[in-house]
Amino acid sequence: MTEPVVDSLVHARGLRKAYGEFEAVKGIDLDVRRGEAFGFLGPNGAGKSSTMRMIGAVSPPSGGVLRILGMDPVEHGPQIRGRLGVCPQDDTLDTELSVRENLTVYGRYFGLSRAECRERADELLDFVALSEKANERVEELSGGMKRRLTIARSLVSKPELLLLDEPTTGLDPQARHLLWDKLFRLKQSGVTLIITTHYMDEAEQLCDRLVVMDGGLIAAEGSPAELIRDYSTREVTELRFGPEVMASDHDALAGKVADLAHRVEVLPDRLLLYTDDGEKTVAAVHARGLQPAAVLVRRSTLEDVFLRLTGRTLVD
Ligand SMILES: Nc1ncnc2c1ncn2[C@@H]1O[C@H](COP(=O)(O)OP(=O)(O)OP(=O)(O)O)[C@@H](O)[C@H]1O
Repeated sequence: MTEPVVDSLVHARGLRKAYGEFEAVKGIDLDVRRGEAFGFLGPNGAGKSSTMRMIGAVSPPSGGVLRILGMDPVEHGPQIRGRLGVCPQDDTLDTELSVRENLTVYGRYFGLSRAECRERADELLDFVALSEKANERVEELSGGMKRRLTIARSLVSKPELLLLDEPTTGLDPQARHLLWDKLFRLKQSGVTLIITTHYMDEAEQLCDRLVVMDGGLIAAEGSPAELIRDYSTREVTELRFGPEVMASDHDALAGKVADLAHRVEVLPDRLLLYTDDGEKTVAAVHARGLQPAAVLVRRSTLEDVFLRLTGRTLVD
């Protein structure tokens, strides 16, 4: 058996999770290094949350090796959970209590004195920009504020490893950016982050390294830049045609431009041409006599990586 990588906070080999007959995680290998932001990117049902629950030591693996902070989660669950921060997918705040009380009550669970709880709560409310809301009831908060409070609560015990399951799902863009800023600062302060997301922009913004998960397996692993370099081209040219062109015509159109690109993807509403020089590609498309209604040249993203690896878009 491979020895855990030095200073690997999470080490998994052949990790599996089955619910009855159904295998949600089918044997994955990973190492999360101290101080990094590590992401699980994949669509709904990929097995991200199942993996997170195993890493959170609340769901025993069905097979394989898993070490969290160097410990076996089945033997040392309480010790591991005491050193982790967990921010679950759904907010589990106490709506009866005030914003500050949600933090102080949690501090008591971790054995802090009343004075320590108050001090820690004020520090964390300041960090997540909720000091002004300290005495309000949780139900008065917006979705973004609730998420920030949930993150603050997961930090009460000063964890060295923070697990965030889809931290920004359902939030508006402004709230997402504010949260990313907080997570970025946490990482800078030395906290190791593990994040699941189905937003490729979130994975690109936050993660130093990530795995692309699909159907319970890891399809690829690397930094966002490495994944894009290895699985896509520098640029993508998107061609959209007018209403007179049926989706069924897209295959024929793709055939006319196939030799202009490393790869052509046919989506219901557009064609994607993968080349390193979008401007040249547009000129070549026009030279072929094709007249798309709209043309967009953009850089490749993790969405393109996912499409290449699975043949599907993340939001399918
Ligand atoms: N407790 C459970 N019992 C039975 N099946 C489960 C259970 N938890 C998850 N599953 C199934 O396992 C698969 C993976 O689910 P999981 O929640 O890990 O995926 P995910 O990538 O986190 O997706 P999502 O973004 O929807 O949370 C899904 O098909 C799901 O229905």
